[in-house]
Amino acid sequence: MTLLSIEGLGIAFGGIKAVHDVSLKVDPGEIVSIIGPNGAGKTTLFNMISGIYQPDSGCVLLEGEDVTGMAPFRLASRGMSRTFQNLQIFQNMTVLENAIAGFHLQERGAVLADLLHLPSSRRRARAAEAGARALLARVGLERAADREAGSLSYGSLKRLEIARALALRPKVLLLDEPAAGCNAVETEEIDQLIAEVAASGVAILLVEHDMKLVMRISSHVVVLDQGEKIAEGAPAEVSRDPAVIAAYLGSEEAAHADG
Ligand SMILES: Nc1ncnc2c1ncn2[C@@H]1O[C@H](COP(=O)(O)OP(=O)(O)OP(=O)(O)O)[C@@H](O)[C@H]1O
Repeated sequence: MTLLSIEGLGIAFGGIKAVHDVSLKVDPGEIVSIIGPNGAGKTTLFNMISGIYQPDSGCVLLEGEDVTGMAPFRLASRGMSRTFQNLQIFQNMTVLENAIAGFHLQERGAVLADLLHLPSSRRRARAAEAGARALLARVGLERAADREAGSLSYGSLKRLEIARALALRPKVLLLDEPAAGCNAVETEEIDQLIAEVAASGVAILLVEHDMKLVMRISSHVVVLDQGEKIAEGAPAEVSRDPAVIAAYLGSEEAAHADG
């Protein structure tokens, strides 16, 4: 059974189809990338998959179960976790505290125990700290644990966000532009981290503008243009596809015409 299966997803805003009839699949260990020119519908598709938007048509199946439009925290408890294009890091907290926050996202119902300072709450806090330290080691931030998150480089912040998403022990991880704003060295570190997470058996779906990163790490690439899937396949195959080249050139011409 496919881990994550998207079938015929579509949504319109004010009568304009932002995404139309898009299907794709991701299996454990795979890295599937969604690419396309600006406004192609990548973020909208991501928001439908991760329960932020309710699609007008189609469905999202997680391990064969229909989870279409399910709230993000419910999806998280079923194994779907995501990061955001704009970092969702608490800048004034330490790196460790940020990672610990990831563990608390899965503990709905534990609030009363925490308020009452019950032993179960102290045990949970110790377990969350140990888990958070292990995750920081996994993303190469163990030595930055006590630093304020706001003092980290952009690439480290991106890795911290991935660490926090991993605290939910996802079966599928959605990454929204994981290398946006990173320099070449930071991008390579992110690239390596994503490959390692996939190799551990997590299914990865990502939206990314950095074409070099996409071509290096993807097992499969899905290309959107004006809300529709215009091509998919192995990276080398897709980059040669005339429809893909035309879509990117078309968007460049439009940008020049605007400018
Ligand atoms: N909440 C919304 N309300 C109205 N229109 C929207 C909304 N979200 C997206 N759109 C429109 O849907 C289309 C797809 O936008 P989307 O942001 O998904 O594209 P994208 O491929 O992620 O673009 P980019 O690469 O620039 O981030 C665009 O025409 C956009 O203006």
